[in-house]
Amino acid sequence: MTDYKEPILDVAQLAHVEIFSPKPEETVEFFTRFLGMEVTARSGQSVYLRAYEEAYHNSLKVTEANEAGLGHAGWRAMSPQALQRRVEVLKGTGLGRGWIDGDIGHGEAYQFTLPDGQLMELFWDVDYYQCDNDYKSKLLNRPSKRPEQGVPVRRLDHINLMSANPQNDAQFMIDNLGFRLREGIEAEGNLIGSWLSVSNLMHEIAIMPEPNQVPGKLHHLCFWYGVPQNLYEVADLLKENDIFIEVPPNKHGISQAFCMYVYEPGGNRIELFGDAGYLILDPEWKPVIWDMEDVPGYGDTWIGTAFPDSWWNEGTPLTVPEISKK
Ligand SMILES: O=C/C=C/C=C(\O)C(=O)O
Ligand SMILES: [Fe+2]
Repeated sequence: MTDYKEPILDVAQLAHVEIFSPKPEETVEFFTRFLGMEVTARSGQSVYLRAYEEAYHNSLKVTEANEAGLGHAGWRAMSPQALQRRVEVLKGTGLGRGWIDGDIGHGEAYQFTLPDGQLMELFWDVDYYQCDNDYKSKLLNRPSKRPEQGVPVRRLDHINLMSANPQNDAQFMIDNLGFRLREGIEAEGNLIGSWLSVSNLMHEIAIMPEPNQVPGKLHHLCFWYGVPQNLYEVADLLKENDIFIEVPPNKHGISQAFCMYVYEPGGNRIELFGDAGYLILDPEWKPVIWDMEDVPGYGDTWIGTAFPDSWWNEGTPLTVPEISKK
């Protein structure tokens, strides 16, 4: 079968995400005090953080800004050669922004935007986290000890974007970066929701419709526990500390992940995964497509409370229609 269209395996993982916050210190405190993340650097208006099982210097960058939203998403290529191959393709899309020297935690990166405007970058060179011996974990397969505060998340899992043209953005990720569609939501023949991955995870990125066709928004950023019980513990801690819980611990239909959604003090929606649902092992995985009318009560929440309108309608930066809904 020489005409079999082989997958593009040049993108390895979602390595970091930058979020904007109008209350950066409160946002940082949310991630350190409640989610047990560690500040690994501060520079200018930005703070860099990692979760305790992450190998790289940081996975989250919090940057002060007038309003909440996505700064950028950083993807690590599979190899230096893979990086070069993808950059040549990205240059041809007309959405390439060019090379930057890098940032704290990683080397040179090629920046580009999705058709909807969200800023992304692709890189190879990373700095691995280093800590002194008394902070090294006795569990040799993780870089640092389990933190003693909050309910510590173990790693970054995925981002979910809101787009004025979700089908267009999904196609961009598929055609140029080799993402595979794992599940989707269709309405009137349009792919309005997509869950896409380059790994065995069911998604590293999801793209959903922005109800007012406002481009460039973030829906949520997700961190992973791998232990469903941890969601009940962190929900208890967050409730105690007046953090708004939009969706309490709940099992998704799409992804089958055990999840919950909260808003960090800067206004961005944060999802927490008790488990990441099912893995994709079939190299010929056929996308599971839901019709939008079948989603409420099945695709969004399989077991748990109904998703509020805010979940379907609001992302960051907030735009006028959402503020009127508050
Ligand atoms: O119908 C919506 C399902 C959403 C699933 C996720 O955002 C996820 O798996 O993180
Ligand atoms: Fe999600």
